[in-house]
Amino acid sequence: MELRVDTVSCQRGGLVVLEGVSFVVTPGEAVVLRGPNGIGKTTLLRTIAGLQPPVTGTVSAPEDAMAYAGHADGLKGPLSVRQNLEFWAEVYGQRDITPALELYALGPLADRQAQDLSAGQKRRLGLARMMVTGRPIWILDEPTVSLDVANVALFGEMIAAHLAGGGMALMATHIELGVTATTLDLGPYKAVTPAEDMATDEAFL
Ligand SMILES: Nc1ncnc2c1ncn2[C@@H]1O[C@H](COP(=O)(O)OP(=O)(O)OP(=O)(O)O)[C@@H](O)[C@H]1O
Repeated sequence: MELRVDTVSCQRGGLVVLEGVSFVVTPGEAVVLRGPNGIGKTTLLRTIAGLQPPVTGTVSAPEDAMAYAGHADGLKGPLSVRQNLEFWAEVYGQRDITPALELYALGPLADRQAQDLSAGQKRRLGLARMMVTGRPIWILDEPTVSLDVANVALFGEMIAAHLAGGGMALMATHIELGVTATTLDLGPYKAVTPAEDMATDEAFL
């Protein structure tokens, strides 16, 4: 079981942003993507998660091993916290949402509609969703946005627990999580033709 990214080039808006990215994530390992705004972290994560095809190269992982959490929270506003987690648990064939409720301190909020949560609480629910997928490879794009210091620490603990259980994490984040991680600087993979000056409307559509 591993995630293998082999000479992947990826595009946004029809233009290649990163070229020849290769790395492997093994059980118990976290890899953090680093690079300045706009270099292509989100684009690469979406490509690895299978939301868009690579231009060249391959992404290999066991079937149904990955769970992705992007910028959009993916929550159902009218459903309660509990119902959101139950929904995702059912989608991923899991049953018990109790550990996720407990680990993210969502118990007191369990019956509140997701749309009535604060931004940070929504983010916590979005991360709890990763737990109930039961999937070993977590792909996380800026997972700590809107989290306060205490919840960033909580998130770090949750990632550490996931890794200790043999899970893997691939994340784009600008902040220090307090988790032992391999850092991958995307600077050397920046495509020769920068995308900044050539925006189109088709990105992510
Ligand atoms: N509509 C578009 N058409 C073409 N290129 C675009 C479009 N929208 C964004 N881009 C460019 O695609 C590149 C990759 O963007 P991406 O969001 O993957 O970068 P990022 O490293 O995740 O950025 P950030 O750290 O700001 O979240 C950027 O240079 C961006 O300007």
